[in-house]
Amino acid sequence: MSLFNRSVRTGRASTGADLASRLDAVSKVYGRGAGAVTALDDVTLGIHRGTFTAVMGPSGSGKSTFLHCAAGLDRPTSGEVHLGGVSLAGLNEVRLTELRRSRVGFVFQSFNLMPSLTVEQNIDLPHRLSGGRAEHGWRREVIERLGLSDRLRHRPGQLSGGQQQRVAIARALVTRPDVLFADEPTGALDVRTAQQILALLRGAVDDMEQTVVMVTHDPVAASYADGVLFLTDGRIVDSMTGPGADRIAERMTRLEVRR
Ligand SMILES: Nc1ncnc2c1ncn2[C@@H]1O[C@H](COP(=O)(O)OP(=O)(O)OP(=O)(O)O)[C@@H](O)[C@H]1O
Repeated sequence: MSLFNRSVRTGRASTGADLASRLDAVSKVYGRGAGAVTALDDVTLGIHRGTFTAVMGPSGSGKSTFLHCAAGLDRPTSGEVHLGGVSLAGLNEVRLTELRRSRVGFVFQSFNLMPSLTVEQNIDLPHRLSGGRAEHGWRREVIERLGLSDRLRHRPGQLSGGQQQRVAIARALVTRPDVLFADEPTGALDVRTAQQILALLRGAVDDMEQTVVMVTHDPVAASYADGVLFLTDGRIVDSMTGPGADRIAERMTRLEVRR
């Protein structure tokens, strides 16, 4: 299995503090007996801090399951997940929730903002829930970089889709998470707006030393990443470093055909 220079190393991951996220022999099986589905099948990988990784694969290949297990939203059937050096295996639900709030950022296709709260209140929500406080300079930097300074008193319904997604990214970044997980973050946006959002995610990695893991079906979106992981039937079957959209699309076509 090839290795990414800058981002992802597959195979047995190091225990080093340079890993923002680590999966060791992680499997996830839904259901039992004859109806059981193995959504993730013995996945081992480490994601280095300060990198941007795209996860691709045919429908049903396990991308969302991977994201949910890596982010501590779902527990694997076997294997171990680490986030920022902390093993999730021994945590009870309360501690897991705390860890997710403080160490993980999420961005979804459908933005998932609170409609009754202002932009500012949405961005401050993770800290309100955890009872903590945003670091002032970082919060200001996030808001400025995402171009939200003059939108803070608006409500999500008064914003365009691209603006709403920028609020969601600001909310995800404000806790300075170990990893920002994004599930099809540009799926509901037009091409130009999608490019702006992808450039902002790229900037969060390059300029703010953040770590981004993004599930996408779109080869152009994946080309913004340092590396791409390809999943088929719950297994990582290939990885590429710094590929262009054409190479990614060609690799995806061969994955789809294989099924
Ligand atoms: N809660 C569940 N119960 C049973 N099976 C599930 C559940 N969630 C996912 N699966 C199955 O696990 C497999 C992987 O699903 P997953 O949603 O991770 O794939 P995906 O690559 O994200 O798909 P898509 O691109 O269509 O969103 C599929 O066969 C799916 O039907």
